[in-house]
Parts: sequence; structure tokens; C-alpha cells
Amino acid sequence: MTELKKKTPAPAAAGSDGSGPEPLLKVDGLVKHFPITKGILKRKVGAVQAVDGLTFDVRPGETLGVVGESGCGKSTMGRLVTRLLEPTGGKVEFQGRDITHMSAGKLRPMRRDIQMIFQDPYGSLNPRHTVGGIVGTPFRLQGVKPQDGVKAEVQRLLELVGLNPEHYNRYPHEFSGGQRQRIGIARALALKPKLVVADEPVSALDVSIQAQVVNLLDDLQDELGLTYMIIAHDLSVIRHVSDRIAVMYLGKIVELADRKSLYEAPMHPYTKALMSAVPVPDPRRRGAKSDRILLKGDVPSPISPPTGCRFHTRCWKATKICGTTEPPLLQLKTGHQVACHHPENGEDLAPGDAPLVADVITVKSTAATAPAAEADEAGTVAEEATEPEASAEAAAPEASEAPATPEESAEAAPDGDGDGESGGKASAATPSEASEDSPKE
Ligand SMILES: Nc1ncnc2c1ncn2[C@@H]1O[C@H](COP(=O)(O)OP(=O)(O)OP(=O)(O)O)[C@@H](O)[C@H]1O
Repeated sequence: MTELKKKTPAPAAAGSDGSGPEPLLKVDGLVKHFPITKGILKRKVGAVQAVDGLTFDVRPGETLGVVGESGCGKSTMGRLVTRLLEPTGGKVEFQGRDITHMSAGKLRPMRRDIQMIFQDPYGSLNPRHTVGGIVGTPFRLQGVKPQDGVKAEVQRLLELVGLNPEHYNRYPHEFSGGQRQRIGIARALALKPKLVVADEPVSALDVSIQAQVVNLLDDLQDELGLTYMIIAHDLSVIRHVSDRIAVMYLGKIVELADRKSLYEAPMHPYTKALMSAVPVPDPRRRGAKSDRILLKGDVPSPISPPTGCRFHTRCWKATKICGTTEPPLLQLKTGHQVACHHPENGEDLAPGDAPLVADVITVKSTAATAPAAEADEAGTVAEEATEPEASAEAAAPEASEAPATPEESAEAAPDGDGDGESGGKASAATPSEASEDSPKE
């Protein structure tokens, strides 16, 4: 199996206290509510609060990882910042320009600079187009004429992502999943974008191929000076690729910190619970006791999220204030923001408050002897969190803004390449042990 290489820290990310260079992307109070309608008059009866007030920025050259359970709004956030979706509220600025409600016409030239890589390497490539046609489409759509012609440039791109340039005339079905993802990456890089948003770029791939694609993304970042926003539910992938990490829960960022600080001393109880479920296949730690936090119950529905802190219904530290007052995302340490009244590894912000009866969690001390079994348990925790999608579907939310078919999504795709990016979901991959073997420091 290919090993993950060590990531070189992004120079821009060094000043994670906010003192770094001007952000490439600035997001302020971003909101996306999908309306739920009823009857032929499409009367609005509620809303899926998929993303609810996100504030963060992405600095040039860095990788911001976004992690959270299924249904917490990661993909919606990715589609909002690439303007595949129109925000309900808040502001998105790219290179200092407000693109929040920019028209399709005005967005067109900016599409070159912001590209998206989708999760599903099968559904995101049009099976009727050759690889040359797929990777070359952005040039045609944007009217860009490379110096040596489109074909030579496409072949250069194929080589750049580790594919044989002679396979220019082949069709997607003639490639493996990993190779197709490389085709998607080549297409995203065709116009030399500044920001690449990758939504679960490796989770549909075999574990043995994941490391190759992650390494490729790393190499391309170094070579081309790319800025990444990488969305994943797999903490070990996120740990490997990210300079800073945003942890999401039910449409909110609950913690935002640089990688080292987040992994060494997570401050939000939810982050701690997520991390405790990641297997650590380190023989030296066999037999050592580790606290396994098993979150019980489901993630509440984003249609009617809990009041106060959205995590309080599953939090073992919850007190009265957590049920009534939403904790703001505050910088409690240098470069480390957290939204919690009772943070871990930090000073309690509401000491002495009466505890809520939280019969929702077990904190078990377990001997870390069987990494494989641990991986299973980690999977259980993740599975428990798949409900909000189900409940949202049951309520028949209006999905009018989301691309429903590959063709529609191609229309809306930031690269506008007409290849039918569906952004389809594949089943969740288990945490990759490969990534844990050599976490990047
Ligand atoms: N077009 C849509 N219409 C209505 N609800 C939607 C739409 N897209 C997403 N949602 C809902 O918004 C919530 C967030 O979904 P989103 O796909 O952003 O989550 P996610 O964290 O990316 O999940 P996953 O990891 O499973 O992809 C979910 O409850 C989902 O059902």
C-alpha cells in the first residue's frame, strides 16, 4: 500500500492566530436553509437548516480541512463557497470581492479561480466523452487558448496527475476509480485555479488508492501553489492533509484550530468524541488504556435543531446554559477557536452551572489492544449520525437548488465543463489506517 508522504506545512498557515496574509476566501455568517414546502402552492412550512452561520477564512497556500459527521452540512458549505448554491444569508468574499449573490454571468470569469473536485469518480465524469474531451472542456468553455493548443495542454495535465498522456482518447470506463479521480483533478486544475474545494476526494476510493490520491493532492499543492479546502468525514485523512481544521456539527463550526493544536488538545467535547473513535494502529500503544467516548442517540434533525448549543442533547458536560444559550465561536487559545461553555483542555466559561441530566453518553476506558475492533466501533459512532438526512428527506424538503442530475449539476458546476458532475455520494469509508501510519507534522 502506498504510504502517505509528510506534508510540508503551508507558509501561510503559520500565523494561525489570524496574523497571516490576507485571506483568499473570507466567509462571514454563511447561512443556507433549504425550504420545506407543502401543497401545490408550495407553501413554506419549514426549512432544513443545513448551514447556519459559518465564519472562517482560508489563507493563500494553506489547506483547511472540514470534518464532521454525515449530514452536518459540509458539502452544502463547499457548494456555497464555490457558488454552486446561493447562500440564504451571510457573505462570501473571494480575493476581496463579494461573490455572495453574484450573477452567473459575473461569476463566469471567477470560475477559473475556484474549482471543485467531487467525491464520486464514477458519477462525475461523462461516460460519453473521452478523457481528452473532459479535461479540455474548461478551456473551451472559458475561451482559453493554451500556447501549444488544447491537446498538448491536456496531455501535460494528464502527465501532471500521473496518467499516461497517450490515453487521451480513452473513455472514463477504461480507467480505475483512482485514475478517474486523477482525471477529475486534472480537469479541476486545467485553468490553474487559486482555490480548490475537494468534497470527500478519496472516500469513494479503495483504501489502498486513497494514499496515492492524497499524496498527489499534496504534490500538486507544492508544485502549483494551490489553496485547498478539503471536506472529509475521515479524521485520519483530514489530519494528514490539513494545516487548519474546522469541525462541524449540525450546520455550525464548533471548533477551528491548527492541526497540531486540535489533535493534541481538542477543546470541544464533540471533537474529543470524534477523535476517540479513531483507531490508532500503534503497536507501542497496545495495552494502553484509552478513553472511548461513545455518543449515543442520533444527530438531531436540522429541521428543528436543539436550542442553545446544538450538541447539548448528546454532550456529557451539558449544563442548563447549554440548553438555552448558544455558545459563540471564541478564540480561547492562540489560533484555536471553540464554541463551548465548558471546553475541554481550557477554562470553564460557565462554572457552577447546574448539570443537565445527560444519560446519552458513555465514556469507557478500554485497552487499545485491537485496532481492527476499534475501527468497527468508530464505524458505529459514524453510523449513528446518519439520521438527519433521513429525517430531512422524510419531511420532503425542497431540493430545487441542488443539481438533481449529472447534466443539471454540470450546468451549475464551477468549471462549467459540461461533464456532468453529480457530486454524488458514495458510502462512507472507514478510517484509513494508512493515514495514521505517518500523520504529517
Ligand atoms: N438540496 C437540498 N435540499 C434539501 N435539503 C438538503 C439539500 N442538500 C442537503 N440537504 C440537507 O442538508 C443537510 C446537510 O447536508 P450535507 O450534504 O451538506 O451534509 P454533509 O455533512 O456533507 O453530509 P455527507 O457527509 O453525508 O455528505 C442534510 O440534512 C441534508 O439532508
